[in-house]
Amino acid sequence: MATDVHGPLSPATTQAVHVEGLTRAFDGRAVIDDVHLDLAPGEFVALLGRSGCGKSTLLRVLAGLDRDIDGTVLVPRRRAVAFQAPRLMPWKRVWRNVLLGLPGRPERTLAEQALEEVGLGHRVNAWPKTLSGGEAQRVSLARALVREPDLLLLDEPFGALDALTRINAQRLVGELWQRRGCAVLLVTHDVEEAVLLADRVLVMDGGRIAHEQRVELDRPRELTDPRFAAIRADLLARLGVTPAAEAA
Ligand SMILES: Nc1ncnc2c1ncn2[C@@H]1O[C@H](COP(=O)(O)OP(=O)(O)OP(=O)(O)O)[C@@H](O)[C@H]1O
Repeated sequence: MATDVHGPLSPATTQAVHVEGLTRAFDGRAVIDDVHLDLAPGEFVALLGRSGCGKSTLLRVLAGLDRDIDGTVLVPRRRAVAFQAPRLMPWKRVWRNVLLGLPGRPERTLAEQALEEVGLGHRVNAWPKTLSGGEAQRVSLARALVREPDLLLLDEPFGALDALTRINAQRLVGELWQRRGCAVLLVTHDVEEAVLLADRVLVMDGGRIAHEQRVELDRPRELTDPRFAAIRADLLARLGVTPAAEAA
């Protein structure tokens, strides 16, 4: 499935993402430092780490937005990104925003279907300024889905949402992922979100993947499950968050 976006051609791979010896430096400082990473098709991986550890840089490289790298990066041609800010064009109606950047002259029905899928079938003709924060973020998701990605890259997509809207958006992403079966890489600061959604949680530190945790709990996952709490506590400890600091 994976095709080469940069670096030398490699043999065909069955992975959705294959990264080997990836290094990205800014001003002589390696922000991503010899990272190796594979995602299986349909796998949901969450990427945690302190601010500045290189998460967004890694995501941008996988998206093909940053190609100034050393190493090999293989990703599917069909990939889509959603960022923390929905990045909608205010002068285009919602459905046109969903189709933005697609090649050719895509049918409006494509946008309608994607908007339906994220629960916004009734806002197809709306202007972006009339959307709530949660709705705008769902439009951004629809814009990703309309590309029928094999790999969905999400950079803190719920970071700016209030708690309740965030829970709904998390649930939606979980459902979309199960329905679509695409691989997902989710960058997040939220340990609970990572454990709730992912098959595997990676902790980045200093540009490297410092820890990997498989989450083998049935879905939907319960925050009250002691196994959930144990994984969460372990990840928080690895991030250097003590219970007292968390409560503060
Ligand atoms: N274009 C750039 N030029 C110079 N330095 C950069 C550039 N982009 C990122 N960096 C630096 O690379 C490091 C990693 O940044 P990155 O945005 O990947 O971190 P992050 O883990 O996503 O952080 P956060 O959680 O705060 O979003 C930071 O020190 C940042 O200042």
